[in-house]
Amino acid sequence: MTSETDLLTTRAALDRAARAAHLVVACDFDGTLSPFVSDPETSRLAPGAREALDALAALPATTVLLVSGRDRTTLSRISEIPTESAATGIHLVGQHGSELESKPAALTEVEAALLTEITSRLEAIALPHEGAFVEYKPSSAVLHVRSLPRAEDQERLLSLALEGPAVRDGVFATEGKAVLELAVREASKGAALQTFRERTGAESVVFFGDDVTDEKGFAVLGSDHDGSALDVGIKVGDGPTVAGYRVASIDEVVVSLRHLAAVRGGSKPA
Ligand SMILES: O=P(O)(O)OC[C@H]1O[C@H](O[C@H]2O[C@H](CO)[C@@H](O)[C@H](O)[C@H]2O)[C@H](O)[C@@H](O)[C@@H]1O
Repeated sequence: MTSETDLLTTRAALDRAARAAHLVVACDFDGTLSPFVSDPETSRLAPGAREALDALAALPATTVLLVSGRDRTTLSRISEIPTESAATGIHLVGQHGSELESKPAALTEVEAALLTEITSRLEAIALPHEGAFVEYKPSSAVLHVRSLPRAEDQERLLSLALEGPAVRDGVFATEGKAVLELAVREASKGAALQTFRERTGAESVVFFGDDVTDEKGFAVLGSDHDGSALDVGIKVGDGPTVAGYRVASIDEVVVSLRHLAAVRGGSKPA
């Protein structure tokens, strides 16, 4: 649990960021704007999240993005936000930062063969266990174990993958929440945030995230890390982080986004 002091400190940082000449507001999707569910296809934005994102995107000199581990097509389908940012002002960045507006280069033959190999090794791990399955993405495969009833079985399957296909040369492993993702291309949410910072000339980047993959995003924030003194990294929930600030839940993310929109828009925050 985060304390009331955490929330007040976070709000004060957001109030400072709200004064930036140009502001980038970036949010992770799963676990930050969307509650966890067993079937990743059924994930949706939390109540009020879309309205808060829209309110920010409607403000001048404010760039809004979702930076997700999902591929862009899937992210668009489940978030119900079009891939074309012109319609909404909300940019979708997929595959942990490697998929911006343009499609990434096609996989090389070597990468494609490696992806086929690690995918079938993950399938072999998942197959005997009801509830375990593999999610397929353009440059990665994800072993899901959330639906296994026993925590020790979840751990065992993840360990098998970590000690097996994950250590193959050319494979980039990312441990997530009840998942292990194996990719054939390295990605960084931090690089994506820096791209939008440079593209917009933003004086401040605000980034909300809950998972291990979001740490690369938090790492580029703040004046000590090639960012700006007005940057705000906000970790959602418990767990170690390099983010400077914390909120307790997805609901608090939505409240914080609404607060930021109200302050930046010049109206009194609710
Ligand atoms: O970067 P994110 O937007 O947070 O995406 C990270 C991974 O999220 C998804 O998995 C997580 O959410 C699922 C649906 O709630 C849940 O079943 C799973 O246990 C979570 O780890 C997604 O399926 C992955 O592809 C993303 O990389």
